[in-house]
Amino acid sequence: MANHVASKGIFVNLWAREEEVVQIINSKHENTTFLAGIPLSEKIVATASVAEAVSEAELLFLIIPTPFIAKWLEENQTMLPWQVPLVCFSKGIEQQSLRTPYEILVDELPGKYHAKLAVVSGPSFAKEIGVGLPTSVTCAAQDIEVAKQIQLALATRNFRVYTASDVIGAELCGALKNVLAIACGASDGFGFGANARAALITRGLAEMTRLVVKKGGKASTITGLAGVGDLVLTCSSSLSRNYSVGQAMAMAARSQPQQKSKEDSSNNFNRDLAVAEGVKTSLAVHLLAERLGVEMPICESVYEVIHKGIDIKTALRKLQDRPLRAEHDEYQGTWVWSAL
Ligand SMILES: NC(=O)c1ccc[n+]([C@@H]2O[C@H](COP(=O)([O-])OP(=O)(O)OC[C@H]3O[C@@H](n4cnc5c(N)ncnc54)[C@H](O)[C@@H]3O)[C@@H](O)[C@H]2O)c1
Ligand SMILES: O=P(O)(O)OC[C@H](O)CO
Repeated sequence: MANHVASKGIFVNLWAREEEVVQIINSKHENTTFLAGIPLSEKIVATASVAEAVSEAELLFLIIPTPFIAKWLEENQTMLPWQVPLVCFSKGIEQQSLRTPYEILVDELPGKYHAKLAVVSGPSFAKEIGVGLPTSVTCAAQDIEVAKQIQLALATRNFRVYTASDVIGAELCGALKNVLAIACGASDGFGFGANARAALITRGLAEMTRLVVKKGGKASTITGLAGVGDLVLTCSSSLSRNYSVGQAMAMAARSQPQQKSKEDSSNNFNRDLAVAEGVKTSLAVHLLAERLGVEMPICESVYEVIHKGIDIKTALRKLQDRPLRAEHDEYQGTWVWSAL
């Protein structure tokens, strides 16, 4: 995102946690640790000081993994200006509290910050944005004027930004697609085929809809970029860490010979496992769905495999063995996804 914003001629102060990342970005204009191979604009200046990074900022982006947001805010919030929009790009649900990133921001930041909070979600691999490939995202904010301000600031011919007011829907979609991508990767890793993957995506959308609506989000968000857009992307590309984790787990379970060397594969797997948000989010979704009484069998299967040690093939087969029923139920005069 820093590279994208810099491509508009805007100077970007980039805070990075690791001193070596700061140094290599400033000296080689490349983030060799987290985004190797992508040249970064000279308009990006990295710093390890949050105070330095945010001084004179007209727009703040918070893009760190969800499990670290609360702690980061606790340590750094006094340095953040409250008069400028703060846009969060993180996708996940906090494990203990079951809060989305926006809910964490609202809880942890004083009230004066709240009016300017926004989230960006949608199909957006960093590796593709970093090299300027066409991308479209949704920016959701409670105050639509804030969303429009961010839309104007970020939009280019290659980066379309749509506005939305359904923050909770956009965020839940971004979190759930990571869990569903693990299921799709696993299905593909087993060689279950394109039919199975399409079914998982479609019934995954049904699960997303039920949870979003129960949490007060809009069903229409599901048909947008944050919903179907990001779900299709993440469930069908090995550029996704979440999809790759599912795929690698299934391949390991099948003991299929890996295409790359064993060492390469397991290095990649451990790296993806550590950063794939769906791994931790699957536990949060299990707890949230239980608390809200929402049935989410695919997400539940991912939870059972990762956190309960259930055999991956058994979990996928269990989904196939569920009772047969109608695809949609009639609910208050409209057709909605059925519960199973
Ligand atoms: N990578 C993508 O393509 C992409 C696209 C859209 C949204 N996102 C979301 O953005 C967020 C960040 O993803 P990412 O791919 O940049 O990171 P990542 O998942 O690759 O994790 C590495 C990043 O986490 C940071 N980090 C590690 N420990 C930390 C700590 N204790 N406190 C603060 N930061 C810490 C590291 O400095 C590094 O920047 C995630 O929520 C992800 O879902 C990522
Ligand atoms: O690599 P993933 O699975 O974390 O997905 C990255 C982005 O969220 C895709 O929109």
